[in-house]
Amino acid sequence: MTILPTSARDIRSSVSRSPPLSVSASPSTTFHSLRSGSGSPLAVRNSYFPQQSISEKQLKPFATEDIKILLLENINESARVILENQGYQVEFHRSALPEEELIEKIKGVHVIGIRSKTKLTANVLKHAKNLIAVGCFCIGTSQVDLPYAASVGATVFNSPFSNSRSVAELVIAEIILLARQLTDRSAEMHAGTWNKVSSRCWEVRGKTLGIIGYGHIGAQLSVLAEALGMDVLYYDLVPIMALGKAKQVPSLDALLVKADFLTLHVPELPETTNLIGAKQLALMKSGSYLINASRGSVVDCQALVAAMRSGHIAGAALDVFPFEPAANGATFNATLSPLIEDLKTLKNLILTPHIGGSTEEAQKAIGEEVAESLVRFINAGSTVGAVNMPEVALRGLRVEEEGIIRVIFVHRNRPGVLRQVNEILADHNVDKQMSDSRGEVAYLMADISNVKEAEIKSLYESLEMLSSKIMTRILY
Ligand SMILES: NC(=O)C1=CN([C@@H]2O[C@H](COP(=O)(O)OP(=O)(O)OC[C@H]3O[C@@H](n4cnc5c(N)ncnc54)[C@H](O)[C@@H]3O)[C@@H](O)[C@H]2O)C=CC1
Ligand SMILES: O=C(O)C(=O)COP(=O)(O)O
Repeated sequence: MTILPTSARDIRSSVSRSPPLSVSASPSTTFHSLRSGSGSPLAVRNSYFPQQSISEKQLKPFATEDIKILLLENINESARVILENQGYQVEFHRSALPEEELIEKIKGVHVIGIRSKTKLTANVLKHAKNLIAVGCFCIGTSQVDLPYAASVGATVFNSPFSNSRSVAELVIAEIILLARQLTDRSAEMHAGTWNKVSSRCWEVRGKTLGIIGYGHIGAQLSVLAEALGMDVLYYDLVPIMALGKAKQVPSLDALLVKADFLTLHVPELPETTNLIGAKQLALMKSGSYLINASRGSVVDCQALVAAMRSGHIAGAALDVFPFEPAANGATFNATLSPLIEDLKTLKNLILTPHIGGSTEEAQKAIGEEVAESLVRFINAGSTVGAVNMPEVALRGLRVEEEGIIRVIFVHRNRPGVLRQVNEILADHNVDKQMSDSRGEVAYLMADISNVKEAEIKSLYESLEMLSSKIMTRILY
């Protein structure tokens, strides 16, 4: 599925180019060579982009083929196909990069694609002088400093629900695994021991599932759990319509005291840090179970270890950890945190390497969704689906017609900027214009007609001179 069918039009620019991305020697790295122009309804011939150094920043036009994209963390092939078909240069890595290497790599790219491991802090982003967009090929975006990214003009996209079902199905599996102590029985059989027990093994039918966070994942899970005959209660900060016979409870404590199985589906936020700690675990029913497939910071692991050792919590499944290695093959042991060795000693504790969203279906869908958002943004300036910028889009893109340009001006949200921009555009015909703000940052997009090629440079320079400017792009 692609929303941007390609045609065979050459969109290469005759103007100067930046050098291609360097090829990493790492065996996990594939360099995807330039493909010749792949015109599409949203293809642009040229665009002015921000550049590495101040001197280069003087109006060096880029063709679509000069867009450099760095994809980390084994992002699905479906994304690479879409991005390469646009002619962009795509560099692909299977794992996350250590911070120093990330900083070096991010200096030269216009777009970076990441999953949950890569931390795009202000310290990293301040080196990303060319960056116009970040694609989070996942749901969570807490790994990116979103306000800082907006303040330097980098628009961040994610995939809000493409892996929700996969997470919900994993949790359903874990509920039954925990209730029947299945991973312990399987481990015993692998070790050569036959241990047929029914003590403290249960059916899940008629048990209560408590869901914290009734968003995309929580709501999917609610439906699946009811199909198994479970009673569903949920707690969320906001009132949310219940699906099926599920019921919202007014407080976290009200959920803790009633749930036989408690599962967390909240984002990583300062307010969700250690949402489940010693106090909350103590409130849970004796013999109940805890599942965390949200973020590692949400559960106090030390407190969980204590509650499981005492037998108060009968089992748990953890898919996420405050300490997660960057790449497959890494050891999961005390070198990451001494707590890991404590966790490994516990019975009926399922540990999985952050695979909630790791299914073929989810990864393919995420790859397509985020890559398509990036293409719409790079080629047409559309911020629809952005998580740190106002959502701005203009219908159509007519820059392939002579004399029509699209101006994108990301700026600080201050009084008087629109007047200044419109003064700069005043000698031309503004076909359409849209502007919106989100906090400190505003995004303006305008299609202008009757612009001579020689005038584009002067328009760009005038916009760049405005003190409110964060980033100017002109597509033509
Ligand atoms: N293990 C994995 O591989 C995956 C993990 N995730 C994690 O799951 C999280 C949830 O995903 P979605 O359901 O798609 O998010 P969502 O945004 O659709 O739903 C989150 C819900 O949590 C609620 N919430 C926020 N703070 C809360 C608080 N302090 N107390 C109670 N409720 C609160 C919100 O109101 C919202 O309804 C993601 O943010 C991500 O961190 C997501 C996908 C895969
Ligand atoms: O979608 C999310 O938020 C996830 O946690 C999945 O992360 P991943 O893409 O597996 O690194």
